[in-house]
Amino acid sequence: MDPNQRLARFAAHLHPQKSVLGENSMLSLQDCRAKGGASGFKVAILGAAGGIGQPLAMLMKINPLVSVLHLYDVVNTPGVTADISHMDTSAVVRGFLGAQELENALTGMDLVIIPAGVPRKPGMTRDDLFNINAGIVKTLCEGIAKSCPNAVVNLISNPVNSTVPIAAEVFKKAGTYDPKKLLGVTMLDVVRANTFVAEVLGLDPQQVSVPVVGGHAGVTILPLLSQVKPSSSFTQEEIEYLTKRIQDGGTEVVQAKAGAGSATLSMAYAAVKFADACLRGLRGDAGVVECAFVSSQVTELPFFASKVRLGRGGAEEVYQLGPLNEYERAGLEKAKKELSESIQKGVSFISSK
Ligand SMILES: NC(=O)c1ccc[n+]([C@@H]2O[C@H](COP(=O)([O-])OP(=O)(O)OC[C@H]3O[C@@H](n4cnc5c(N)ncnc54)[C@H](O)[C@@H]3O)[C@@H](O)[C@H]2O)c1
Ligand SMILES: O=C(O)C[C@H](O)C(=O)O
Repeated sequence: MDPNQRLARFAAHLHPQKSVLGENSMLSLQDCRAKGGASGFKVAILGAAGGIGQPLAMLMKINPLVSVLHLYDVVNTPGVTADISHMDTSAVVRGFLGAQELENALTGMDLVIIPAGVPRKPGMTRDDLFNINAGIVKTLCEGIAKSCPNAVVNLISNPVNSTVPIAAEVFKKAGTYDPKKLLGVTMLDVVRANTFVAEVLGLDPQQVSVPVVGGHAGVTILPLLSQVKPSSSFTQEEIEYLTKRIQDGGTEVVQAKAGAGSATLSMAYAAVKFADACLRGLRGDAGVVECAFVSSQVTELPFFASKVRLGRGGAEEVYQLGPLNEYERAGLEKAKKELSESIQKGVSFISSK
């Protein structure tokens, strides 16, 4: 292939929206020789310049399953993109700034991860974020419905118990809703549960697996300590300590950060762990199972977090909770009551529009 053809081919790959040989093409020599993007998945992060977004972008750039990484935010994406794009891993990184670039950021994506929105300050509940974040999630999901309706969506923005129902309603209105492809990210609860349980048991957290079901706020976060792997028994005092610490994990970080936001680094780690599981599922790997807040028939509620099997179609199977002890059954009742209200609040936000 002659150098001009090679230039044109790489330019079309790297900047599909731009005229390849047009004036002031953004094509650079670096771009021309980029080898990334040959195979793998296309992933967009919405809110990529934020506290979660930046470390999440960095970790996704390292993920060998990612060939193209789109970083979208309403501020600062040029800097974050320039910075991350210097990492010598194969994913090609492109930045998109502001609402006018949302469509380009989303077109062709296989997976969209959304950490856009405001975080808590001390004294706030996650529900206190609803008024700002509901509108942000609505706008971004309208963009997804338009530009990549088949993408799997990992929704991180709080309050997850309401933002996932909001996203579902947006997709229903647009006629693009596939319940298997909308997943609220509750992985940080599992990551915390594994850590805190491992501390109590004196084990390596990597060897511990704790299912956490329900939702992602206070009492709706329900760790199933009777199902911990490796099989373990706990005193009642340990159960109460662990349940409370897992439920209050987010608040522990919010208080420690003292006004500077909520969990970002552990969240980026958890988000990447979950996104990687989604991508392995999309690739067709067998037996990929993680907890997520999804459309569900496990309880009478329309959404619930439990273990799901991730496959080519997203959350292909939603698992039942398994046997619960009396303490967990009581926790489940409390969780359902709060969850029901949060879900309804999300649904009403869209239906009232
Ligand atoms: N699901 C979870 O387990 C979990 C864990 C931690 C934080 N969170 C939530 O994640 C969200 C983000 O937290 P953070 O610490 O990264 O906040 P942050 O303020 O540091 O970053 C948020 C980013 O979103 C961007 N943003 C705002 N409006 C946008 C829009 N319309 N389109 C695109 N981007 C937009 C901001 O510019 C900012 O860069 C919060 O709602 C927080 O509560 C969820
Ligand atoms: O606690 C928060 O507000 C952020 C997040 O939901 C968390 O669990 O850390």
